[in-house]
Amino acid sequence: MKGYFFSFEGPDGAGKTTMIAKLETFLREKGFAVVSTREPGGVRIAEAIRSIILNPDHTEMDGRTEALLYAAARRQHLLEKIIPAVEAGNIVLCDRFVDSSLVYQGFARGLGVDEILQINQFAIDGYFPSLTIYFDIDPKMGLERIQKNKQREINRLDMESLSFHYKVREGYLKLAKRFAERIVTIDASKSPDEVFAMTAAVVMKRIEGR
Ligand SMILES: Nc1ncnc2c1ncn2[C@@H]1O[C@H](COP(=O)(O)OP(=O)(O)O)[C@@H](O)[C@H]1O
Ligand SMILES: Cc1cn([C@H]2C[C@H](O)[C@@H](COP(=O)(O)OP(=O)(O)O)O2)c(=O)[nH]c1=O
Repeated sequence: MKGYFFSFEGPDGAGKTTMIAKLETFLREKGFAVVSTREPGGVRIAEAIRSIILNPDHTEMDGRTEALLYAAARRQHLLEKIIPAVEAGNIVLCDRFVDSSLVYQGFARGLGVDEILQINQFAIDGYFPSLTIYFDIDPKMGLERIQKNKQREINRLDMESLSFHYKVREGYLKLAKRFAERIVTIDASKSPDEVFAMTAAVVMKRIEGR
């Protein structure tokens, strides 16, 4: 039987990485085969593209170049890792996917959500996740969480101004309305246990209601 493709979205520090790790353990304990992965990256070529995009020295990078690089990394990751894993019956949990480009490049950087959707249609060829969980949080709270965790590297995008991060949130809220049948919003400002309980409930409902 084919598996599932679920993506997780939200501003930096919303808790995506934390919740995916917990969900992976939870689903494995229930006997499911799980593959967790992330964007941009997940496979060799996409990781190489990721290091170009996130390099703090690349200050001259043009917005469209960035959008095309994300789309290129996404295609390689999808073909090499996501689709084979779903075909083999796994539940694929992906940290960011196409919605990140729609929001960060299309909306927050002002390149146009429909323009970014168009280049991504070419990259993914209709292969959307069947469920996307959006972790909604005030971006200031998300950034404060990251600052508390000194282990995590600070990348080029973390250096953006706070107003950029507020645009990111606004973009996600618009997208959640536009793709209401696919995107489920969860209040990520709650405690880790509460956020996880809500996340697990949404995912199990989707799996059981197949
Ligand atoms: N619900 C939560 N409440 C408080 N802190 C959290 C919560 N979820 C995650 N964190 C912490 O916030 C930081 C950022 O979380 P992370 O999962 O890396 O976010 P993201 O992957 O969305 O950037 C980590 O230090 C993590 O332990
Ligand atoms: C996938 C993707 C990510 N991004 C941005 C969002 C993040 O700031 C950064 C990814 O860095 P990452 O270290 O993965 O951040 P996080 O742990 O918060 O997910 O790239 C885009 O701008 N467009 C995209 O299509």
